[in-house]
Amino acid sequence: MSIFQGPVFEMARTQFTTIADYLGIEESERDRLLLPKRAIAISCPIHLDDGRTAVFQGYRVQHHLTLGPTKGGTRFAASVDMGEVAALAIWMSWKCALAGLPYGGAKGGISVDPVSLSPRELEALSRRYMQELIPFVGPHVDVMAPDMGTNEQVMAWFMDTYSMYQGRTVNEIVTGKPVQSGGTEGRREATGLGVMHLAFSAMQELSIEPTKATAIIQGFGNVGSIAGIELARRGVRVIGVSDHSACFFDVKGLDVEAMTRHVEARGSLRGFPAEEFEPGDLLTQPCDILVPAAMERVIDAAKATKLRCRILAEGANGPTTPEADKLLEERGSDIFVIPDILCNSGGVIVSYFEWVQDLQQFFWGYNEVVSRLNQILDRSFQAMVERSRRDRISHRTSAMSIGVDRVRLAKQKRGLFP
Ligand SMILES: NC(=O)C1=CN([C@@H]2O[C@H](COP(=O)(O)OP(=O)(O)OC[C@H]3O[C@@H](n4cnc5c(N)ncnc54)[C@H](OP(=O)(O)O)[C@@H]3O)[C@@H](O)[C@H]2O)C=CC1
Ligand SMILES: O=C(O)CCC(=O)C(=O)O
Repeated sequence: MSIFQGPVFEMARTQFTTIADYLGIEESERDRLLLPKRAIAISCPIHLDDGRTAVFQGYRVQHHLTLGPTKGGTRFAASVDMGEVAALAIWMSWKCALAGLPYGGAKGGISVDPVSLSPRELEALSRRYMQELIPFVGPHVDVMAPDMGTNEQVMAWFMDTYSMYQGRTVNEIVTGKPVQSGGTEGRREATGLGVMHLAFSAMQELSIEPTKATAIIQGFGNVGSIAGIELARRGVRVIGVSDHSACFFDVKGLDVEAMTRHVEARGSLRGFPAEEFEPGDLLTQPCDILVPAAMERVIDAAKATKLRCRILAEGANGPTTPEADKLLEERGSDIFVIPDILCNSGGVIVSYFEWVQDLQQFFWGYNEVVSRLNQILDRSFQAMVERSRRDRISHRTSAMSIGVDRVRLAKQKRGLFP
């Protein structure tokens, strides 16, 4: 029985089969491209504040090592298991290859609700996770970054734990660190900035005037809140926002800056002074730009038929199921999909810049980071749109096939398929 199981892994497998069929990849090559190279499971014991010992399950999956080190975030969430992390690592591979980064994909995480831990417990767990993984990571082996439930502080603890073990500061072991600890300008904002930039590219394609456009955002963490702020700063009216605790919808527009301050002070949107809305109906309200920025599989077949957006900007990884994808394709070109591996790639692109800066100990300014980020996003966007038009395929098939093709060619050139 495979160790990679569950609905998220099956999603990654189904998507890969679609791409492999389109690219005409032989059956004998498929497992080699799809199945992760390494999958590590660890137990992380920590002392809780009440004196008990608790053990948390952790994972790290490194998908392929063909192009360089593996790269990808670390997720702290109750849902985390080997199958979820493996799917996310596979998507990281196609994402990095689409952006032209010299990485394979990786992802890791701990099965824990981080909100249930005290700050001391969270630090202890973060440090223990990195400590257990020291034999399997390294600046030229596997480089972690933030994902759901982790942030700059957790990355600083990872870096410090690894550095103490090495007896010197090793900034380049993780990205997404605070700027004060070897992080880069712009990484905290990068994913949301990229979502905004690509939504603007899509609006240009569809001749939508941004100052007349509306947006709905599901998830108000790192990706969702910054995408919302950056869209609003450029004149887009953000009319819907939700997190786990609350959901708001107002056609006149919501004050996302005030919402961000509320979340910084209170930890979530709960208690924000606005009228609450039914969360189950948020994604299907009419809008120009819909940004799922929370979790996987929120747009299923039932939701897909009811979406009333013009642009689906996938900030989250894997928000749309393959069944929903089919239905979106059947709807023709009425929804412009910016697939996750392109839409949220701003994060890993600026992580790559951070890694390069750390290796060289030569740091760039914010404007340089954003301008280089936009160049890569524009190049990937154009490549996706052109292939999609040329071969009459969906944007997801186009973007993923560019990524899969690059990994496959690199493997072939190295002689892995004699
Ligand atoms: N951080 C990054 O750089 C990148 C992140 N991503 C992807 O973006 C997504 C979000 O990540 P990130 O912003 O970092 O994570 P965060 O942990 O910062 O934020 C997650 C947000 O999603 C909300 N959320 C969780 N469950 C639900 C739900 N059922 N309905 C509505 N909101 C919900 C959380 O609410 P609450 O706080 O109330 O639980 C929180 O607001 C993930 O899919 C991640 O893999 C992709 C690329 C890079
Ligand atoms: O910044 C990175 O290295 C990875 C970010 C990430 O986990 C993702 O793109 O899903």
